[in-house]
Amino acid sequence: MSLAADSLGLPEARVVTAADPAEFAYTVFHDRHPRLFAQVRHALPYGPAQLDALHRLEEETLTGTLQPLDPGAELAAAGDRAEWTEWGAPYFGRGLRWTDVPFLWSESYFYRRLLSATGYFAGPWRGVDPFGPMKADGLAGAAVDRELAAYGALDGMSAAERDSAVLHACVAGNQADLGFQLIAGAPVGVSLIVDDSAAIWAHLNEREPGRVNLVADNAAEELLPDLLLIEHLITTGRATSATVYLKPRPYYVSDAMTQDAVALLRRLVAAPGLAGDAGRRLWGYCTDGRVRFEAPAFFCSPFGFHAFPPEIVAAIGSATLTVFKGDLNYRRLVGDRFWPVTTPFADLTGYLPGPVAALRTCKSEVAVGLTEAAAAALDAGSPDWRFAGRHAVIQFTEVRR
Ligand SMILES: O=P(O)(O)OC[C@H]1O[C@](O)(CO)[C@@H](O)[C@@H]1O
Repeated sequence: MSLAADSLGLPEARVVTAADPAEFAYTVFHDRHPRLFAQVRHALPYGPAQLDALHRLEEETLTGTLQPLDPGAELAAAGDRAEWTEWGAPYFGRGLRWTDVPFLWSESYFYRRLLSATGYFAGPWRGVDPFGPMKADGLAGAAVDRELAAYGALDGMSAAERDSAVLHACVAGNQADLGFQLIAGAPVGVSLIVDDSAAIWAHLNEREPGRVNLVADNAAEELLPDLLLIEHLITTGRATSATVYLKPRPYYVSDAMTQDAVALLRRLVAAPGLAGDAGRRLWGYCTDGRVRFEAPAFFCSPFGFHAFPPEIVAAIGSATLTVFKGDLNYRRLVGDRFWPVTTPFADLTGYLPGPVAALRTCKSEVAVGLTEAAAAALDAGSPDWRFAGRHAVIQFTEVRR
């Protein structure tokens, strides 16, 4: 699937792959995924069939060549045989390693294959989320407790301070994602290298309130502030309604599905204090239809958002704002390429027909919308700033090309 770079007159930029041991994406397959396999094997009492399939998948991704989905009942039940046959046509049967193909494609296909290996689509393990135990730990864990308690501090704040707090909490929530727990020494604190939050609030305050879309990322620690942001926008009259886009299947370890949103809402309504009050309002917004959850299949496809189906493009066009959360959504939004860092965010998102904001902790090589000087200072002071999760951006544009 080609990106819109050519048609927009943008510079050609190299597509990210996981082929080069000197680049971050390589470590995802060679360092992070082996830990993920170990975590999945220990989290659930899979039998020999699943354990063997997981082992074979791990070997294939490390030393083998890219194989198509296994035909059979499991694939039939998954219902995506035609799609993956088409999506894999440029790569399957050509002796390519996993690391030879675009990273966005291979990482997405990796999660699809992992689901098959665990029997997610058919048989007794059908519907069992291989990442469920990790998500449950996150939801029951201290980070969510801290977020719920911290929400109480909004009480003493001015309206502008509250706006700022709820938006910035969404960035901190992205830093806390479970994927990051797979690397030793998880990052602490986040440094904003672009902060367009004032422009976001000015936009929301000036526009007639309408629907806001939120393209969610991780469950638990991240989805909590995301849903509290939605609640805040509706309660303060900046939005009349919201659509929250979730994943239809387990994906990228901790990405939120409807069941994760429900589990979080149940925890939120039971919380004491202000957070519980907000949770109960939010529950009401769900039941009266102001907040809707959607989980389109596209969100587990291996493509950037240039390939959005028409109904999602239309939903972005009719919204006052669409918020994209997290690193993967950022890669899919701007294109998973080594863009020059000075490439304007607005140029790369101009293919979408509505105002767009990205709230993203930097966890991969892609970085845009910076000045040369800022990037040089980051390169000098923190050489791993692009992917270590200590830096973040809040980027916004209402400019359409
Ligand atoms: O949860 P987030 O913020 O989308 O982060 C996901 C990121 O984690 C990785 O899967 C592995 O680091 C990246 O490739 C990906 O972009």
